[in-house]
Order: sequence, then structure tokens, then C-alpha cells
Amino acid sequence: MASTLHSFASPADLAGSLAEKVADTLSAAISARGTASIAVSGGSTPKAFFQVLSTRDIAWDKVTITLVDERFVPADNARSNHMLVDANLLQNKAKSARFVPLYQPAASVEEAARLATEKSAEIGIPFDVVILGMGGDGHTASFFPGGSNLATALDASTPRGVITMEAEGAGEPRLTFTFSSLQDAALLVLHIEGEGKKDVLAKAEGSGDEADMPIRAILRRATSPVEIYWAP
Ligand SMILES: O=C(O)[C@H](O)[C@@H](O)[C@H](O)[C@H](O)COP(=O)(O)O
Repeated sequence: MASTLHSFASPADLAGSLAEKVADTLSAAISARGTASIAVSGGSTPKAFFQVLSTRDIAWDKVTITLVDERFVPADNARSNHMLVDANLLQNKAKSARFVPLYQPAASVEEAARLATEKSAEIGIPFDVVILGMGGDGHTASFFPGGSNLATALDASTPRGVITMEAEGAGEPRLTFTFSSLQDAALLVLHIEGEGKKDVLAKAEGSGDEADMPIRAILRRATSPVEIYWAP
């Protein structure tokens, strides 16, 4: 599917514009259905965007927030994406939103993935908003090159849900929604910042295997248009 590049002069300008676009999309979903959903990524990039979005005046009590992926650590661990969202997005007006975590206390990461699939199924499909990030290796969500379940994660026929992923660059075992869960969001955003990430994007947009740069699966096969938000 096509992608559109939205470039901004600064991360602050990007955060304001993306927060407005996301708030409008969530409000439209609430008007249409009475509810709205958003799946966000972790990492360092989205913090300012989360903080601005949390101040937007929408019916947050009708919004469900979840994560695109999560490290297999509890919410009190500094590596937790839940902790990042709790500290930066579930604040201010967005405090009244419902949050569905991916991490579940379980005997294994496989059992946690099964529980996360069960609990996130009630969120409804497709997501109204998905915010993806991208690593320097071209991963997105927890679709890491060389990942233990990468082929399954990227396979469009894999059922929607949360699966496990282990990879050299991933740190802890991961919990990640599948490509099929993310690729048809009403608003599908790739949020990247810095010249380096722009170079990585250019490489990903070129030829090569999806397995080498998994963001290619989204850029090439997502049902929804990919809105790329970039600032230096
Ligand atoms: O759990 C995670 O780490 C994220 O979901 C991951 O996919 C992230 O979006 C990229 O690694 C980019 O991270 P940065 O924004 O820190 O560069």
C-alpha cells in the first residue's frame, strides 16, 4: 500500500500535528461507534507525542489503549513499555482511558502471549490507530531480523493476536501483535525521528527481503496507507 511522508521542522512540531491527527481519528471513531482503540509503540521516540496527546480534550473514557509490543517484564521494570505509557500517555486528560497491557504474569512468555491474545480480543478489530516505531535495523513492533517467530509474525494468514519473539537485538523475550493485527488500522502511522532513521527508511523502501528489514512488510503489504511522520 502507498505511504505518505509528513516531514516536520522539529520533534515538537511533529508531536503537535500527530497528536491532533490521532485525537481527530479517535473522536471520529467514538462518534461512529461509541468507542475507539489505539495501539502504540515503546522506545524513546514517542515520549513527546504521548505527552501532547495526553492533553487533548477527547472522550478518553471511551478509548482503549494498548501496546504494539512489550518486553516480557512487569510494569515496574524500567524496560517496560507499559511503564513508558503510564508515565507519559496515561496522564492529564488521557488518565481516564482504559489500558490493556500485553505483559501478563505467567509461567512462560508463551502463556503470557496466549493470555494477551485473549484479553486484547475484546478491544475489537481493526484498531482505529496504530503507531509504529522503527529500529536502526529496520525492525518494527517486535518484528526483529532473525527473530524466533518472524515468519509467523509477518505472515498475513497468521490469525490476529499476540505472539512471542526472541532475537539478538531484542533484549528480553518479547510479546508482539502480529502483522495481521496491525496492518489494517484506520490510521496506520510510522513515527521516526533523526537523519539516521530517515536513511534506514530509504534503505527499507528499496529492494531486499522483508526478513532483513521487517518494516518492509508494513511498507509493502499493509492494507492501510502508511502515514510516515518524520522530524530531524
Ligand atoms: O518495544 C520497543 O522497543 C518498540 O516497540 C520498538 O519497536 C521501537 O518502536 C523501536 O525499537 C524504535 O525505538 P526508538 O524509538 O527507541 O528508536
